[in-house]
Amino acid sequence: MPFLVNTLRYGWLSALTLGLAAALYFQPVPIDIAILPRLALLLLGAALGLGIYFKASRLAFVACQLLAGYILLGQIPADGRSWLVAHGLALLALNTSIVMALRDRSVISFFGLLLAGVLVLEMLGLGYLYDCCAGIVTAARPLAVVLAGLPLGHIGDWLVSLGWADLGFLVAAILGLAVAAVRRDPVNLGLLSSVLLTGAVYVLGAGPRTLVILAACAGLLLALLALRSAYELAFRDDLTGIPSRRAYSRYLLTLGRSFSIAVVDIDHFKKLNDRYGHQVGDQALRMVAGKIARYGGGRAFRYGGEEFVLVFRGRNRERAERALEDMRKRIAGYPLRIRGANRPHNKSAGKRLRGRGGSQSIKTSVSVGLASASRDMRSPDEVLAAADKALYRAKRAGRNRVCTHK
Ligand SMILES: Nc1nc2c(ncn2[C@@H]2O[C@H](COP(=O)(O)OP(=O)(O)OP(=O)(O)O)[C@@H](O)[C@H]2O)c(=O)[nH]1
Repeated sequence: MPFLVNTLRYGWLSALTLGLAAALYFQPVPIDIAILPRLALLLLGAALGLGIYFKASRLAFVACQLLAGYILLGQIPADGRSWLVAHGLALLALNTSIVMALRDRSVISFFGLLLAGVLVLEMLGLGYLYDCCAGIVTAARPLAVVLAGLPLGHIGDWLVSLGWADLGFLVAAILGLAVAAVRRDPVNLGLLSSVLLTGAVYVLGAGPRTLVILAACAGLLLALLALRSAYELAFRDDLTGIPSRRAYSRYLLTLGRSFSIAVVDIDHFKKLNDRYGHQVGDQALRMVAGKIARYGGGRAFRYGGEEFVLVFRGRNRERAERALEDMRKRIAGYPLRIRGANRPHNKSAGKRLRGRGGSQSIKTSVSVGLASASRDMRSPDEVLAAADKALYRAKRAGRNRVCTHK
C-alpha cells in the first residue's frame, strides 16, 4: 500500500506527460500541433531556467541537452538526419540515466561547467563520427564480439543484432530503472519517463513530428518537475519528509467548521539527544514522523522541533482518538536501531554501544493532546491551544499517553 501511494504521489506528473505524448501521437481526436515547435522551445527554455534558479541541476542538465539537440537537429537537412537522430537520441537517453544517479547542486559551478563541457564534446564527437565513419559505426555489431560462442539461443541472436544506438537505449533503460528503484524521488521518476519517451520516439521512428512531440512533452515534464521541486522545498520538512508548518498554515485555510487537532510531542527528547547525540535524535524524529503520518489517522505536519500536529476533518472524534491511541502504541513498541558507536555524545553510552558491536535498539514514546472545534472554540488557533493544554496534562500524568480536551 505505501508503495502504491508513493508511486501515485511521485508518478502522476510522469503519467500525465506520457499520456499527453500518446494523445498527441495517436490523436484519437484531431489536434492541431502547428504550435508545438515553438511551444517545445518555450517549455524547454522554461525548464532550463527553473532548473538553474532552483538549483535542480539534474533537471537543468537534461533540459539543456534536449534544447541543444532540438535546435541542432533543426539545422540538419532532413535527408541526412536519421543516423544522427538515432544516435543522438540514444546518447540523450544514456546521459539522462547517468544524471539520475548524480546529486543536485548549483548549476553555475565547476560541476555545471564540467557537465556542459561533456555535452559539447559528445556533440562534437557525434558530428565527427557522422562525417567520417557513420557507415562503419552503423555496421559494427558491438555485442557480436563479446557474445560470440555463448549459448544464449534466440536472445543471443537478438543481442548480437543490436547496433550502437539500440545498445545505448538498452543500457540507458536498465540504468535508469535501477537508479529510479534505488533513489525513488519525483525528479528521478520524471527523468526515467523522459528516457522512456525518448526510447518510444526511437522505436516509432524519429521523424519531425515525433521529435517535436518529444521535445514539447519532455519540456513540459521537466518544467513541472522543477516547479514541484520548488513546492517541496517550500512545503515539506527536509528532515522528516512530511509537510512542514507552512503547509499546515495553508491546510487550515481549507478547513470547514468541524475539525480536530492533535499535538504530538516526543517524550524526554532532550535526554535522548544528550545521551546519544543529535544524529540519533534526528533518526528518532524521522521514525516518529513516519509513524504519525502512517497511523495518526489525520493529515500530519511537523510543527517545529520535536512537535507534530495532526488535523482531522469532520466530527468523528472517537475515530481520531482510536487512531491516535494505535499510533502511540506503535511508536512506544518500536525498537529504533541506532547505528555506529561513534555517535553518542555521552561517553558511558558510547562504551555500552561498543560493547554490543556498535549497534543497539532504543525505545521512545510520544504524548498527545487532542481538541475539537466547538461552538465556543471555532478558530484553528483556539483548538490548537486547547490541544496544547491537553498535551501538557498528558506530560504531567506521566507521558506516553493521549489526553483529550473536554
Ligand atoms: N536531533 C534534533 N533535536 C531537535 C530538533 N529540533 C529540536 N530538537 C531538540 O528537542 C529538544 C526539546 O526538548 P524539550 O522541549 O526540553 O522537551 P523534552 O526533552 O522532549 O521533554 P518533554 O517534552 O518534557 O518530555 C531540545 O533538546 C532540542 O534541541 C531536531 O531537528 N533534531
